[in-house]
Amino acid sequence: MLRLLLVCSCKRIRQFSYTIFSNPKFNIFLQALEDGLKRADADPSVKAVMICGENGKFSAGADIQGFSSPKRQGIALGPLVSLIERSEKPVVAAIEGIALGGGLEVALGCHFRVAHVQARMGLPEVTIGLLPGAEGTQRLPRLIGVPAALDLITTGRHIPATEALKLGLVDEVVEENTVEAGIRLANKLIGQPLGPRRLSLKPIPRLPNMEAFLSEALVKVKKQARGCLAPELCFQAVKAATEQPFADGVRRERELFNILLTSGQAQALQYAFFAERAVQRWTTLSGASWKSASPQPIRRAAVIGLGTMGRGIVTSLVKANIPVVALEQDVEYLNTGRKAVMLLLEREAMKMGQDAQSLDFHNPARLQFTVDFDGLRDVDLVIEAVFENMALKKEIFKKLSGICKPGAFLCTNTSALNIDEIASATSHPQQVIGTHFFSPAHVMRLLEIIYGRHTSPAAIATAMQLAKAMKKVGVVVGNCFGFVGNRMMFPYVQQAVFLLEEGSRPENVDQVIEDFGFKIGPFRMSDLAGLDVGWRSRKGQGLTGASLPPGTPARQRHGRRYSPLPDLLCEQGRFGQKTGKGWYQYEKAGGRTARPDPWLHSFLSEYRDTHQIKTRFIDQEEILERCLFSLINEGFNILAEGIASGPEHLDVIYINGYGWPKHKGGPMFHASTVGLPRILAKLQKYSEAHPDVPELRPSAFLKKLVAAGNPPLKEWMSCSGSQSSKL
Ligand SMILES: CCC/C=C/C(=O)SCCNC(=O)CCNC(=O)[C@H](O)C(C)(C)COP(=O)([O-])OP(=O)([O-])OC[C@H]1O[C@@H](n2cnc3c(N)ncnc32)[C@H](O)[C@@H]1OP(=O)([O-])[O-]
Repeated sequence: MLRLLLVCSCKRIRQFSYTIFSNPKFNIFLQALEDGLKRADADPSVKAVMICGENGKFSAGADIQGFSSPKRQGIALGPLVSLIERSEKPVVAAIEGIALGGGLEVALGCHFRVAHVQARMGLPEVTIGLLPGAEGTQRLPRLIGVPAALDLITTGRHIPATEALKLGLVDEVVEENTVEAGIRLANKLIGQPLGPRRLSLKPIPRLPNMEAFLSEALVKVKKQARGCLAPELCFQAVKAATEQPFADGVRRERELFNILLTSGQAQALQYAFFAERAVQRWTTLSGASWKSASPQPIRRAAVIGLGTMGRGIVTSLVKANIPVVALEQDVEYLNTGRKAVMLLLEREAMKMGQDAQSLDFHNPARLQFTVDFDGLRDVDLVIEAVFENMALKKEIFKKLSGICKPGAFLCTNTSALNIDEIASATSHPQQVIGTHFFSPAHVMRLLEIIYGRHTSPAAIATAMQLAKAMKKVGVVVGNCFGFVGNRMMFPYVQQAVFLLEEGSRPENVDQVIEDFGFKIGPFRMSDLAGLDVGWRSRKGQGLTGASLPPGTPARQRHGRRYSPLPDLLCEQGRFGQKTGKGWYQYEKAGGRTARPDPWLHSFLSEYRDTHQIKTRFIDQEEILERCLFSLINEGFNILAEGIASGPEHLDVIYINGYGWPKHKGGPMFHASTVGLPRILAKLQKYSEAHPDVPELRPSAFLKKLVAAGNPPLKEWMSCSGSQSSKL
């Protein structure tokens, strides 16, 4: 909510309320702001104007929902910002809380900016697929210089007031009442010349070698954008500011803004913005929901197991200011784990700079290491993060059930195991919940939260609150093998391997997937994670290894197609990066640079010959469709079963945990843009060609949606007979 205060001889004389935040009044409030400014200019008793927010918040910018509305029309913000700047009377912005996007652009039109010390500012339009289209790309570089402006505009990061002051984005930072400080400042400015304060008239601060700087910056922006248009177009708009007069730069900004607005990527990113918020409103199949469940406070937590996952989880808890007890099975493991955790925390502290003091991780009251389960008696929550081994997990949960207080929540970090079976080892199954962290756990934002048959709503609400405290995005899902993320991943990886059997190479498949926008293709990913992980799981399932019944056909299991290729690589000791060889070769064991491996190419040829597989050229379209559509198909099965309560859950999981390009909105959003009839037709075609691959058989729910006329994504769940979407 923006307010305009008209300052007359040291007094606040009139007050109007405006907003550029609340939907659907964007244009109405802008009109009021424009009228107010014109009146202020015309009224000789008004000596200065101050723009501030209401309820301690300046503005979060334009209503994002409005950008995808076909009826978007009315007053443009840019000319209004110019009107503010042209005012003959000093206009001061008093920034409290947040000034983001269009909100900050309004402040840039003002002649002076004063901010509260706790305020945060930024131009986050790039994160929703746009650029600061209210002349912000032209004013900001004139104010703070090209490098700093490019950084803020192409990353969209929010900065604290203290940093804004250093950059020259604000003129003053105050700890007291910002509005009062703004009025004081406005009074001081009455009668002073305003020309030097009009940013549109200022020249761009020159750099010794602007051209070289810009070409280097462009390379960096492109590399980070990985196919997302907005950062590059943000760059182009700022570049225009360095080359053209203000008015021409504004015209260029508008052109680029319109390209982004209609690019499709902006819709995907804006969908992702709301999807992330929608998943906070969780529901379960039995009808429990965020509305009625209360999270319990976590005053102290414990982590069991200090392997890679446990170390990251301890680090996340410490960063969330939750005192932690970390437990290992013996002193040797404990010492190794302690060293690794301390190293992680020290690195985090370095990144945090001055704020690192708050971590206080050398204090035993904040972080304690033990091998004694008795140390877990008074914790409010335990996260078990030992190996993926059901017997071991059950043994630990049985122990916890006897030691922990009855109200303690017992979480298991698993990527696939049955939560109900783990819960059956305790006398409090309602306290047991799955928390699937992603590696590295202190970096990855996703937390899959899995409820079992007996999990209480309070346990779900507490896990969601914990995710928020750790600055993660929690997504509540039901209990099934692989939950949501890995269950959808399975057919995708399976198709990738089948494509190798039929004629592709790992580097061809990875390239197609990476060109689509994934951070990393399936084979590079598998080399990174370690091929032995899946091998162990397949051996456990009796799909390979000693327990495989004699006479089992090499390329078939339970009547379905199976590829033994990954097993054969593991038998050769090729576990991926850790052994220096996997689907690729690396410079050494532990090396990171994947190079295509001629050994693997001839191994694949021999394999095809042995199994008399006719090799063919597989084009990019087929690679992409078979990998992605099989993953999407599983998503429809998951929705039909009610394992997730809406497509946005699947999308948030894929964007935050599996490297799905955010500018493509997630797999289910992508399906909606491709069109469900096309996805169905393609799956039918591939399924006919591969009848022994059930994962390619179109989901009944997908067929139902196509028969219902391909409804928009937000209406899908009303066709499922299951729960409804939150969007
Ligand atoms: C010509 C160009 C002119 C200008 C362009 C722009 O300004 S582009 C815009 C540039 N601005 C941005 O990109 C800022 C985007 N916003 C943010 O970064 C954060 O929301 C926050 C930092 C403002 C508050 O974080 P927080 O963790 O305290 O709270 P929270 O995140 O949970 O949000 C609470 C509720 O508010 C909702 N909502 C929030 N903002 C908007 C919005 N602009 N619109 C609509 N809705 C918005 C949000 O959906 C949620 O609704 P729900 O689920 O309760 O129904």
